[in-house]
Order: sequence, then C-alpha cells, then structure tokens
Amino acid sequence: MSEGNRQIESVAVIGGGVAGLAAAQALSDSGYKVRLIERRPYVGGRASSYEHPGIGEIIDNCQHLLFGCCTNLIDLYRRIGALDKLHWFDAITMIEPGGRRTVLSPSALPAPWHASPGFLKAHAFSLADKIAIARGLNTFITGIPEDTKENFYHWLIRHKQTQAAIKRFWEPVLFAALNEELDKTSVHYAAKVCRELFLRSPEAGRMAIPSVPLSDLYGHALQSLKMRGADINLRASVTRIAQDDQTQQWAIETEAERFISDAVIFAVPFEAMARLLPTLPAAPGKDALTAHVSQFSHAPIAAIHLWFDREITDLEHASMLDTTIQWLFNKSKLQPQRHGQKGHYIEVVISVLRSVIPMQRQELIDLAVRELALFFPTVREAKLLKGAVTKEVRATFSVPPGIDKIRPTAQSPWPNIFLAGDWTATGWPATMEGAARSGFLAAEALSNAAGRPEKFLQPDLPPSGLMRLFT
Ligand SMILES: Cc1cc2nc3c(=O)[nH]c(=O)nc-3n(C[C@H](O)[C@H](O)[C@H](O)COP(=O)(O)OP(=O)(O)OC[C@H]3O[C@@H](n4cnc5c(N)ncnc54)[C@H](O)[C@@H]3O)c2cc1C
Repeated sequence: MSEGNRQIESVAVIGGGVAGLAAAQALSDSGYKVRLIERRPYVGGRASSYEHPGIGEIIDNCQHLLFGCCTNLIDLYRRIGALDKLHWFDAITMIEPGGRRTVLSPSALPAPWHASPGFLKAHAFSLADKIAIARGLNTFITGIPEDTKENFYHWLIRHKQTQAAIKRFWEPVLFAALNEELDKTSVHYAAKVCRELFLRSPEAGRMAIPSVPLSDLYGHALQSLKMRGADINLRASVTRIAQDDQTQQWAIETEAERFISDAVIFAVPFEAMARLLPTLPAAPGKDALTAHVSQFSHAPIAAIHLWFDREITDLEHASMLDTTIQWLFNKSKLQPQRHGQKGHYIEVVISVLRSVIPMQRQELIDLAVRELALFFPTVREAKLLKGAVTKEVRATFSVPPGIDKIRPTAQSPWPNIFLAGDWTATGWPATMEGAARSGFLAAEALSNAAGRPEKFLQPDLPPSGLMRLFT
C-alpha cells in the first residue's frame, strides 16, 4: 500500500450518496478541489426522493430514520446547513392490531435504566417477555460481544427469549436497524444497535425523521459544495479508472468525458465497486479486495405509499406489531410542505421480507390497506385516492457473523485511491451514519496521504449515567 505522492490538490469523488457527499464536503471545507461524479440526475443515492411518474408526487425511495447516536451524519447535516430539516422524537409508539398503543420514552432514571419504566408499563409485552428482554439487553451493558460464528437468533434462544419477545421486540428493532433475518445477523452488530438505542444514553436513542423529501435534504450538500467551488457532474457514470503514464495521476472516464485527478475516492455500493475493480491496474492486494467484495450480499426493503381521502390516524409514526407491514409514517404530518394538500399521505415500510419483493404493485397496496384497517378502523370507510410501491432489492448489505473480516478500510491497494461507502469498515451497519463515517474516514486517509493530516470523524456521544463506567 502506497503512502501516495503527497501532492494531492484535486480529488474526484465517485458516487453522490451520503458517503460521497460526506467525503466531498469534508475535503471541500478543507480547501481541496473536489469533483463529484454521480450516475443519477440527483444526489442522495439510496436515500433519495424523486417524482413518481405514475402518481405525480415527490416520494422518498423509502422513509429514512436516524438517531442521536448518528454523530457523523448529524455533523454532515451541520456542514451542509440542513440540521433544521430534522424532526426529533422523544417517544416511539408501538401499536397492536386492535389499536392498543405502547409508548416507549426515556425516564429520568440514569442510563442504562432510562428506558426501563417505559418497558415496564408496555402493554405489548407480558411480564415474561419483559423479564426476557431486560435479561437480554442487560448482557450488553458492559460491552458488545466480539463477532463470532454465532447468529443472533441462536443467541436469543440461548438467552431464553420468549417467542413474543422475539416477534414484538427483537425483530421490529433489528429489522429496522439491520434489515436482515435474525438468523443471518451477527451478534456483534445486533448488540451494537441495542446498546446505542437503549443503553448508552437517552440522547443516543432519540429518533429523528427528515421533515423534507430526502433529495431536498441532500440537495443542501449540492448547494454547499458549489459554494465551495466544487465541480458537480450529475448523470455521469464512471466506467473506467486508469493511471496516467506521464503524471502518475488518475484518469477517470465516464461515458462522455475523461479527466485527470490527483486522487480518487470511490463512494459506490459494493456491486458497483465490483464492476469498476477490473478496470484498475494490477496491484498487491487487488485480488484480495476483489474476493472480499464478491462475498457481500444484499437485503431488500419495500415501501407502500398511500393517499387516503381522510386522516386515518393522529400518529406521526408507529412500529406496527404482528403484521407484514412494519412501520407507518404519516407523511402528511411529518412533511410541513404537504400540509393542506389533497389527500392524507401514509407510507408503510416492510423491511427484510424477501417474499414481498415479487408481489405485484396492486397486491402490495391491497395488503397494506387491509393490514392498516386492523389498526385504524377509519381505513374501512376511507377512500384510497392513489397508491404507489417502491421496492429496493439492493437496499442494504447484510451483516452476517464474520462480516468485519471482509469489510475493507479506506486505504485501497492503489496510491491516492480511497474507498468509502456504507459497506466499508466503519464498525456500523448499512445506515446513513455508516455511510457518513466512511466518507469522513476516506477524507482522513486522503489528508494523511497528502501530508496534511486532518480529523473529520466525530466521536461517539458520551455515555451518560452509570454507562460511564462501561465505555
Ligand atoms: C429502502 C431503504 C431504506 C433505508 N432506511 C434507512 C434508514 O431508515 N436509516 C438509515 O440510516 N439508513 C437506511 N438505509 C440505508 C442507507 O440508505 C444507506 O446505507 C446509505 O444511504 C448508503 O450510502 P452510500 O453513499 O454508502 O451508498 P449509495 O447511497 O448507494 O450511494 C452510492 C452512489 O454511487 C452512485 N454510483 C454507483 N456507481 C457509479 C458510477 N459508476 N459512477 C458514478 N456514480 C455511481 C450511485 O448512483 C449512488 O448515488 C435505507 C436504504 C434503503 C434502500
């Protein structure tokens, strides 16, 4: 691995998702000449919105959530001036068929027990479930287990979790956070999610939902980058990277042009990286990287977007128990720009379940309406004005046991080429926070190679209460 030529001024960032935007923003803020190259006509990558042709509405590819523990994503929003586009919640509502609600919110007790009173009062769990969940969560207070070959479902059985605790607590939480079946999930990552959301501090577990469509949110990054003199190439797909024989700089080729840059940051998903790797020159470590990239796998997410002629619930969001639909987001309430518009817009999300992906659009809309009626009787009288379905087959990379062995660091086998993307070695699962971290880590690696080391990665939130004893 080379140290680089220590004369880096220009940087090509390939990929305008959260990872690429974080890298581009950090380096632009530090005075590098950045060119961002994105295949699509908009930025945001897997966290974006667009006008759906069938219904004439701007919709997110899927609702995206973040939490207080997402310190790097929040720092990216600060850098791009989008912090005020987040709607923060102190409570999460779980709802059962029939409409009974459980509201989980932090109490005044010190961490790690701040969430305990909410759990104790929860209608959704029996006493046996509560004891099992508390016993399970408590094992993560002192730290997160190392990644072993054990999967999280096996761990839950070994820790004597009830079936209801698995169905109503562990699955909803981890499906949303890790988007994978529990028997394909690493104990290490499951523990990390639980520790951040329920144990570290009340602040770390606070949930936020963007109050604007995702492309508006990440559109702030485009404005901010342009203000700093960055070049932005949208609708430009990189097809090949080669080293310029004379200058030893990198030549980046898109379908339309070819340009030269001192350094390159790849911020593309692993499957796009797999397509670009063969175009790069031979180097020690290339074969190992290629082999590792080929071992990643995906999991899907589907979202169903429904416009009713009336309000079907006062809730802004809810985790829906015991049904195929898992989360509800009341977009008419969450996005102020929709206030007063015709129809009440509800988005429901189904994570992980591969069986829903082959279902037809109308079949999924019917399923969502049928299941919503189990929670909200108004749905039976309401008229559905229109509906749309978004399916992301390659939504997230899976985190099976042993995944960390194949996640590459920001250093690539080539001089002045760096890797970013949620799938790289950040210690985080496939999330916007993981992507933001990867972008900052790649920017740090580049600044080291340039001989001007800088720190962009934000520290984790400090633990509070008694959790300070277990850092
Ligand atoms: C349906 C869904 C729901 C999700 N929900 C959440 C959530 O609630 N919370 C959360 O934190 N995370 C969520 N995620 C995960 C999150 O969106 C991703 O982890 C994150 O956005 C990944 O960012 P990235 O920059 O690493 O990759 P991407 O977003 O995939 O960005 C890579 C970019 O590279 C571009 N590209 C690819 N190849 C080329 C090329 N050859 N030339 C130029 N450009 C190229 C792509 O067009 C893309 O814009 C969800 C994801 C999906 C799909």
